[in-house]
Amino acid sequence: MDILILGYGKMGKIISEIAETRGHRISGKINIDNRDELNSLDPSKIDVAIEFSQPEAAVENISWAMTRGIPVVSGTTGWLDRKSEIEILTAKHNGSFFYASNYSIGVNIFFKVNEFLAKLMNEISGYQASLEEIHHTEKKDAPSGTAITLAEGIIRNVNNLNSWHLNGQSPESEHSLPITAKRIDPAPGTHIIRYSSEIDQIEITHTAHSRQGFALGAILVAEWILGKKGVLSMDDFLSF
Ligand SMILES: NC(=O)C1=CN([C@@H]2O[C@H](COP(=O)(O)OP(=O)(O)OC[C@H]3O[C@@H](n4cnc5c(N)ncnc54)[C@H](OP(=O)(O)O)[C@@H]3O)[C@@H](O)[C@H]2O)C=CC1
Ligand SMILES: O=C(O)C1=N[C@H](C(=O)O)C[C@H](O)C1
Repeated sequence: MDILILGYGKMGKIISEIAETRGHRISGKINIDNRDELNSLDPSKIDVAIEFSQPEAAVENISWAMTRGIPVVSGTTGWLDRKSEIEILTAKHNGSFFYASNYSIGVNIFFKVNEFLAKLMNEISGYQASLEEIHHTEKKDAPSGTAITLAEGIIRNVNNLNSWHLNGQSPESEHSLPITAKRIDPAPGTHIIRYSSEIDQIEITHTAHSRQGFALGAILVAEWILGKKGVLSMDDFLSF
């Protein structure tokens, strides 16, 4: 497979390395300072673009590939207020767009455990839910995309919660889930969900030991997406 890397930073580099060990070729490694190289590429020779860049760059990067008929696997967080633009573009070009806030298989299991626990906690009173995420200090967005997905999973299942807020900001209502975002090097990504009562505390944690899981997950999706159309997610890719 010929893979175009849009965003050759921490993730782009690991993705390129793992992709090559799996026998794929890298058509281009695009960063902000070498975007001109895109003009010299032949889109018909690119099977898939993997996009891990920055919140401000994601829409431009994804659109570049989509308008050239290249399927896109995107992992950039912090831009989803504009996701509908990409959904419209995908339909217009009969393209393929895959998005996940977290490509690690372990985190996707954690998403399911989170929803299961939230359903149980919805049946009892006395517990206050909260979420904490810890990432390296270079991370641009807060809370993490993963924390937002987790918060949405809790809000969908716990009746007395209807929104989330970042600790330190004013909540929309008293029914808002607080999220604490800590920036501590070299944390690749830790997410903790807590339900605290006066009697005890229930806590579940996912800790990424490295970025390998995110990168491998994105490549597995890129291998899977060939020939598929539409706006796709981990629910389409995973069988659990
Ligand atoms: N979904 C998931 O599983 C995961 C998602 N992420 C997300 O992926 C994104 C990237 O993370 P990470 O690799 O750690 O970040 P880095 O900052 O290490 O890398 C981002 C790269 O994108 C480049 N870039 C910036 N603007 C553009 C542009 N216009 N066109 C092309 N490239 C551009 C940057 O270039 P320069 O350095 O020159 O500015 C940089 O090299 C983040 O949003 C992060 O939250 C991260 C891990 C897992
Ligand atoms: O920026 C990161 O590093 C990560 N970003 C993603 C997020 O915002 O959820 C996924 C992972 O936690 C690492």
